[in-house]
Amino acid sequence: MSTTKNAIVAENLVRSFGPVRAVNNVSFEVPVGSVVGFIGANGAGKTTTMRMLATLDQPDSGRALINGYDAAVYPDRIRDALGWMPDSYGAYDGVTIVEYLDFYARALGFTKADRVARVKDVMDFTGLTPLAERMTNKLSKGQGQRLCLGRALIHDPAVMIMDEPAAGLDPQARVELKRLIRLLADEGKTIFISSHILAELSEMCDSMLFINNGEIIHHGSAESLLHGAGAAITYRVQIADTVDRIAAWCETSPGVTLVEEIKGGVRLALDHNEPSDAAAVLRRMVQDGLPVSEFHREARKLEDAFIEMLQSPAASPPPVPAAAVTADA
Ligand SMILES: Nc1ncnc2c1ncn2[C@@H]1O[C@H](COP(=O)(O)OP(=O)(O)OP(=O)(O)O)[C@@H](O)[C@H]1O
Repeated sequence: MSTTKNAIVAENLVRSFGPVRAVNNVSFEVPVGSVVGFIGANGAGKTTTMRMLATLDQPDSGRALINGYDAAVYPDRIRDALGWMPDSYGAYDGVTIVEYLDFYARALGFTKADRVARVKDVMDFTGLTPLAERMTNKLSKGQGQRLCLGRALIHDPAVMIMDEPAAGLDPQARVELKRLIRLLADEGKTIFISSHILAELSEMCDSMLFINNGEIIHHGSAESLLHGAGAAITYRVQIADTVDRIAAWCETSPGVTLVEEIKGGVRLALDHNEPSDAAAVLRRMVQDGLPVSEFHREARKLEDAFIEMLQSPAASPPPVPAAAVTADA
């Protein structure tokens, strides 16, 4: 058994489906009480990894541990400790919200007053109490996600694994979901949450894991991604003249690279990024008679940094050794 300072540990997880290596030697740790985001494009391997952590699938090799217990060896212990929120949930004809939650509470072994209390607690927490008698197949996407969250919370698990909970939600429902996740984190729960939208997770996570083609390509804070090696710093220059003029100036100016033309100006990169270097470039522009109306350093966007990282050589797809290919699941 591994140390329990980490609520979730992935150790060299591998999972293939036919020729597709969905998860390729993935290792990471999620400390107890932290909120960790799991970011990757469609098909990157998020759901496959999460399903192995949640005891719903078995790795070809490697181990998934929850609170120190190997998911393949102690699935029952893990299910007691874990709340799993899948990316979609099954609704049933003729079943109300309260009946649905009550069914899951029974399945989890809650009886009588305990069961009523647990169902009431999760309905209150998720704001579903006013909708208690609403049919589960007549819910909006946001209401359905709250029901799915409520279902995952019935046994008050210490660890939550949430697969793209915000997918398809409108902005208001996203804000509400973020608020609920923050409340769960404040209670001390460990939360591992996936998304393919970086901005969605960057505000609420302590750190983020980036997966691409089944491999972890970065683990750190949003800031560490922004300030990673090779981070490109760009300047936005607006000009009270035709864009051609400044574009031509960039082409002939040493230490200045034209990144792209934009409406009314250019984005450019400098070989050196000390404030004095930027000031020298601006001075030269003015001396050369360019009517510069705006010159400022651009904040690097998270999405840009992520895309740059995906395009780096380290993020290229792994080869699949023929011997490691397993049958389709
Ligand atoms: N049961 C399966 N059978 C065959 N291939 C699968 C199976 N499950 C996943 N895959 C493949 O494994 C890869 C990873 O899929 P996975 O669902 O883990 O990605 P994801 O990051 O969760 O994507 P999304 O954001 O679209 O949900 C994909 O290429 C997918 O087609």
